[in-house]
Amino acid sequence: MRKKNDLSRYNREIYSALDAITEAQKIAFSPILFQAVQCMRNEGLLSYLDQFNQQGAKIEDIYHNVKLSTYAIQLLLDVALSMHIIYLKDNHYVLGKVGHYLLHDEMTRVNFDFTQDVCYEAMLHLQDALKTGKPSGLSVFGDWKTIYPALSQLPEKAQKSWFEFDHFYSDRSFPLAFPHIKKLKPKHIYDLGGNTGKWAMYYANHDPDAKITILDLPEQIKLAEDNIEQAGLQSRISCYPVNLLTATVLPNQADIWWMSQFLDCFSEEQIVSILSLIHQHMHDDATLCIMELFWDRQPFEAGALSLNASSLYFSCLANGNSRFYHSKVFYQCLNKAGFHVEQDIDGLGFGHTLLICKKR
Ligand SMILES: C[S@@+](CC[C@H](N)C(=O)[O-])C[C@H]1O[C@@H](n2cnc3c(N)ncnc32)[C@H](O)[C@@H]1O
Repeated sequence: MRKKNDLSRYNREIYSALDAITEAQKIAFSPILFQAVQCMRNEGLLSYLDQFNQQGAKIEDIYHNVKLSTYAIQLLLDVALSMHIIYLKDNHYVLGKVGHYLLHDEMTRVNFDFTQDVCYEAMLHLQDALKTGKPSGLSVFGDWKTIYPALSQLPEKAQKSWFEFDHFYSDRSFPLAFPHIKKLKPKHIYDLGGNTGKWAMYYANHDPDAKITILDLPEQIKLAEDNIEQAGLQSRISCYPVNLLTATVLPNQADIWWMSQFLDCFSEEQIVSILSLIHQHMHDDATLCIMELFWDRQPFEAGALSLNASSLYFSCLANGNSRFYHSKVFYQCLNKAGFHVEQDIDGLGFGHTLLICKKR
């Protein structure tokens, strides 16, 4: 685990020349290798090897049990050896640690499916997206300006992988953020960008004293309303359809304005504009609570890598101008909009930070 804010790994060369040329080949072939792993997973090759733990399996047994030709199996095994997903011990193929994570680690699975089902084809448009500041890759799904109004209409597989990706990270942090919010004794919470209503329902189920209003795009709010109705929480949770980029007026009943993984959907300029709109409407003694993923606050390198890679999804598919930010960018935006940070709490769930802010 890295020390808090230890970014020293990024301030120096970490590879020998020999390691560097291997790393460069992994990148040169990465889309091909990615699809090969997809085949190993889908065709049951990895799970077959998994049964034998450190013993591994003989090639004849693999031929017999995996429903691919001997040609395809041998080829995938050789690729898996080169990728160090598996290794050979006494002529037995053993699933290695990377193979184990590819098969069993939920974060890896969610990231993998998101890459395959949402991003893969679209990423051919990344260069255009970076040049134009538009989500050019979104054209593979339809004719939208941003992905947000399209979420409820994405093809089934893409929609499932998008929501699993989004929920995987925030769902695990809700229980850890909850006590910090409950301590503030809220009577009414606004959940900006409340999405399918997961936080609102979690909060309502754990604090009988609070009402919650979800503010989200009209296209998105229908999904939340259906979920709230199914959970029988209509008397506690209401919805307010709004485009927070164009709105000039907001309701002002809340004592907590909550945003989870929301501001990363916008450019720095847009973040300042949304925060300023909130500042203008919220009571002077209300509290702004931002739960966000910052790449510089990740305790593990896998976290920082996942966030910086996911940011390319924002460029290419989401809206062309947003990303997972460095925490200092949020501090600057909050300052510009007239807020100061009272509490800065790291390490919630899978790498979230909670910023509890007040009007200056
Ligand atoms: C990444 S999701 C946030 C999910 C949720 N808060 C969580 O923690 O899992 C972003 C949400 O912001 C909403 N959103 C995006 N642009 C918006 C806008 N201009 N106005 C209001 N909501 C917007 C999207 O519809 C989506 O529900």
